[in-house]
Amino acid sequence: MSDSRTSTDHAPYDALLLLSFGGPEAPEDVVPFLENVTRGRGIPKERLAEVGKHYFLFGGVSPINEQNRELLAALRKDFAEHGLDLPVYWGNRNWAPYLVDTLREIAADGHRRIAVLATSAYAGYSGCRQYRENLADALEQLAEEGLPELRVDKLRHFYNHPGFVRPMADATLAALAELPAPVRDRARLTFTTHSIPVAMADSSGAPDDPARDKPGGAYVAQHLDVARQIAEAVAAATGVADRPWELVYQSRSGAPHIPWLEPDICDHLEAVHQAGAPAVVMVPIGFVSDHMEVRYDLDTEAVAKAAELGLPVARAATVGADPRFTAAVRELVLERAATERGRTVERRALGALGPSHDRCATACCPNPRGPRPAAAQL
Ligand SMILES: CC1=C(CCC(=O)O)c2cc3nc(cc4[nH]c(cc5[nH]c(cc1n2)c(C)c5CCC(=O)O)c(CCC(=O)O)c4C)C(CCC(=O)O)=C3C
Ligand SMILES: [Fe+2]
Repeated sequence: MSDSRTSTDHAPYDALLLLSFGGPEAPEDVVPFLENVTRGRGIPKERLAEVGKHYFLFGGVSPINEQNRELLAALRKDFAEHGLDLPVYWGNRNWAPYLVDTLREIAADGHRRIAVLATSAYAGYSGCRQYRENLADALEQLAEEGLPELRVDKLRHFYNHPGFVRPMADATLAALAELPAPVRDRARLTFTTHSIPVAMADSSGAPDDPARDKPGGAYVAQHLDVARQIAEAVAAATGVADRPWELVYQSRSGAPHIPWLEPDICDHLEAVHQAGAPAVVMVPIGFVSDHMEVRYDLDTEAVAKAAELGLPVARAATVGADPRFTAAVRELVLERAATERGRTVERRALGALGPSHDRCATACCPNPRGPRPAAAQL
């Protein structure tokens, strides 16, 4: 068995692509960005105007691109420090640098086989297949331009990798320490992630995934698995064994008559306050960095709700460019490279669900609007 924590053999890969969502970087970017995100998705105009307002509150600048630049720099540094000579590129789904332009650059630089890290940790159409559809579209565009063919492999979901879970557990403890001492031991842990339509959640994951038969599918099962591990790590570190915790949702969009995952974080804060909770730590396990959902929906909206209730809250940091996370990305690249070379390699994963598959099945996380070409699948 080869060890992807010490190996530097990245064959057959020539490059790593960091694939992300993208965000506006100036007020005049906001509307075109939102048009890119919502093309053909039936999001009500009122919701778009509302989300536009969130961006304008922050000067029309989403924090996500700067965070990806930091992650990119941290990955390059980590790779260089560990003798991994693999170029790292960055491209987005919804804003510059656009995926198709980055792939064109990768091809021009002579690379042909690309490992892809999507900045989305969990299964689901929005976090997985949609990125693979974007890859297929971009590859088709390159083919139309007569450029050499690229092969892309998306790395497995990293939600349960120790390099993702452990920094979040530490961040939860740090947030707990920010609360006033008298309420700390009775503070609840509220894990939060992006709400998605219930139908999208129920069909998330591989067709043979046992979680797919349960309400919420792999999307909810994976979040619950991470939440449970963090709650256990916090219990072990604080000696408080019976601290209540739950998974809640935020950033709902879509038409009101379509069911999305609930409860919403603000409703939840109200409910636990009424039930006598003295304080809450909000842990945004669904998000890799402090992008707009975290800065607005949590740090602005949920914090305002808590203040209105008089409920002390603290928010745990996201993983961002934590060195344990960049090391995890290196490990996942080398793990996959070894697997592609036919080697047996350790696939580290914490929790009860085990490491995710390398290649998605055709029926994995279906597109709610019907089948479309997607790259990097069986
Ligand atoms: C699961 C999930 C993630 C986490 C996984 C991942 O990270 O990919 C995520 C991330 C993000 N979502 C983001 C922004 C938006 N998402 C929207 C809309 C939607 N998201 C959805 C799901 C998710 N989204 C869904 C089911 C919709 C409905 C429309 C559709 O079916 O696609 C809309 C439209 C307006 C609105 O409805 O809010 C915007 C502006 C940003 C950028 C933030 C920034 O600028 O810092 C990021 C990282
Ligand atoms: Fe989103």
